[in-house]
Formats: sequence, C-alpha cells, structure tokens
Amino acid sequence: MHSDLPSPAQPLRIGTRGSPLALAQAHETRDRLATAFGLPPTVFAIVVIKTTGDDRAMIAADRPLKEIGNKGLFTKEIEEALLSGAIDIAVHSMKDMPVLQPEGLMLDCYLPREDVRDAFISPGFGGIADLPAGTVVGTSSLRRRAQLLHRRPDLQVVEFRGNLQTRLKKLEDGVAACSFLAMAGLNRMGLSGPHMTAIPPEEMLPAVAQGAIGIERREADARVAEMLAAIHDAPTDRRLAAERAFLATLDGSCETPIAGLAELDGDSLHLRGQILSPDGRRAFAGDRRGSVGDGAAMGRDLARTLLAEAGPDFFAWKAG
Ligand SMILES: NCc1[nH]cc(CCC(=O)O)c1CC(=O)O
Repeated sequence: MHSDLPSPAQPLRIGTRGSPLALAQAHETRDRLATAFGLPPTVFAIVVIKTTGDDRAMIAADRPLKEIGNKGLFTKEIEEALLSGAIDIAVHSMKDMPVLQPEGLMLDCYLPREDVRDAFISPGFGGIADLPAGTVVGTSSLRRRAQLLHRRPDLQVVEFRGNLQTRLKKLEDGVAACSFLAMAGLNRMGLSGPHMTAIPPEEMLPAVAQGAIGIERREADARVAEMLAAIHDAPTDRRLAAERAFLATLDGSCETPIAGLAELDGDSLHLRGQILSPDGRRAFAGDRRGSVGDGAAMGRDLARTLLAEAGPDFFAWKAG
C-alpha cells in the first residue's frame, strides 16, 4: 500500500467547485487524508472546476435555481473530470447530490457530519415566531419557502441568493427582514455572529443530507477506495442511508420541498420526514424508529406512507 500513496510527483488530485464553502470542504478532506496517512499537504492538489451552476452569465442572480433546472447543475463537469481521469476524487455537499451516481462512479465515503440545522439570519429579529404579519423573508430554497409558508401563511417570501456577506448587506438594505442558510456551511467557513440563530429541527426540518460531505471516486479505483475507507464516517453513512432512501422513494431532488433527518441514539435510528406543496398549503410529516441497520427500509416505508397520505395528485405540479 505504501508505495501506492500519493507523492509530490504524483499528487492525489481533489476536484471541487471554487466557492468559498466548496474550497473549505476540499481543504477539510485533504487535511483528514493527510492526518490519516501521515502525509504532507504537498502530496495533494486541489483542482477547481467551474460548473454550469457557477456560471454567472447563465444564472442571473434573481432567477430561481429551480427554473434553470438543477439536475447535476453543480456536479456534471466535476463528474466528467473524474471519469476522464483529470481528478482522482471529488468533494461534494451531499445535500446537492442526486441519489444515483453516473455509471462508473461511486459515492460511498462521508466525512463526520456538521450541524444539520438551518440558521435564521436577521439583524432585527430573533426567530421566525417574532416576525410580524406580512414580513418579507428572503430564501431561494423551495423547501424553506414551503416550510415557512406552511407555518406562517401571512409571510411574504422573496427570492434571495448569494453568500452570507451579500445576504447581510441585502438585509441591512431592507430587501428582506431575514434569511436562512445551513449552519453547516457557516460553521465550515468559520462564520458566526449575533445575527445568526440555529433553528431546531422541530421548527424547520432540514434537507436530506444537510451538513454532510461526500467524496466521489471512480468505481474501479481500488487504491483511492482504500484511502477513502480510512476517513469514512460510519454513523453519517447510517443516517444518510435512511434519509437518501426516503428521498429516492419520493423521487425528489434538492429543489423539491422535501425534508428528512435521521438521528442515532446508540443502536437505534430515528427518522423524520416531511413533504410539502411549494405554496406550503399542504404538508405531510411522519417518523419511524428502528434499529441502525434498517435505515434504508425505514426511509422507503416512511416515504410510501407519506405518498399514500398525500394522494396521487400531490406531486402533479412537478410535471407542469
Ligand atoms: N444548496 C446549496 C447548499 N448546499 C450545501 C449547503 C450548505 C452546507 C451543507 O448543508 O452541507 C448549501 C447552502 C445552504 O443551504 O446554506
């Protein structure tokens, strides 16, 4: 194995998007590999790959991502680089990953999960419950929009994108009273402040796989598979098995109003799931408790139950 380890002459190439969060995730992956194998950072090369989703010309800042089409928006070019051999591994936010990988690629290494919760960001208010009727809130997430409108149909939701700094500026300019981001991203970038509060999952159930980083590789690359096994986090794997089975059975993607969270308590797994109509008027939620090895079955079962409760017309909007 040791002769197979990366060297300065033949570094392990880590593919990533160029956003600050993506780079932080790629550096975390590099540092965990370096520590696990006692290697210097110089045997890793971080390769930034521009994806369709990063192309500002194509994506006007005020155009909802769901209108542009999200299938592989942030992953296609990176997966092509893996398949062509231009990079050896690719680091992804699991929240943005489809449940199935392209032929020849494998996604079975997860880093320890960060905070799964959403953050409430506002210079003026402490939480959702404090918002007066009619308040304008900013988010580009279809899930957060639906969840907010479900609880608070009196709120007005406007499209809101950009990094934390951009959002804080917009909030200070009065474009909206508050916004939302994943705690995981803020923590991984070392951002915290008086304007940010974690929202309990009971109040806003997070997206499936929120806070989890996955590392993709070529299926046939045994050397890389062996290296990744050393940094793989099994508890995160068990939780994502339940959440992603739930998502797969619902046939959803990251831009459909679906929420899911699995938590471990010793050998038992607790899975919560929710589906909503985009306007938030209809919502179906449920949970399952079982043993840690049964996550995928629990996820499928919960999804089928919610689909049956929602009825055949519930997902009809997806076709239109
Ligand atoms: N869809 C964008 C995206 N993908 C992953 C994260 C945050 C990090 C994570 O959940 O792991 C974000 C931004 C956000 O929701 O604030």
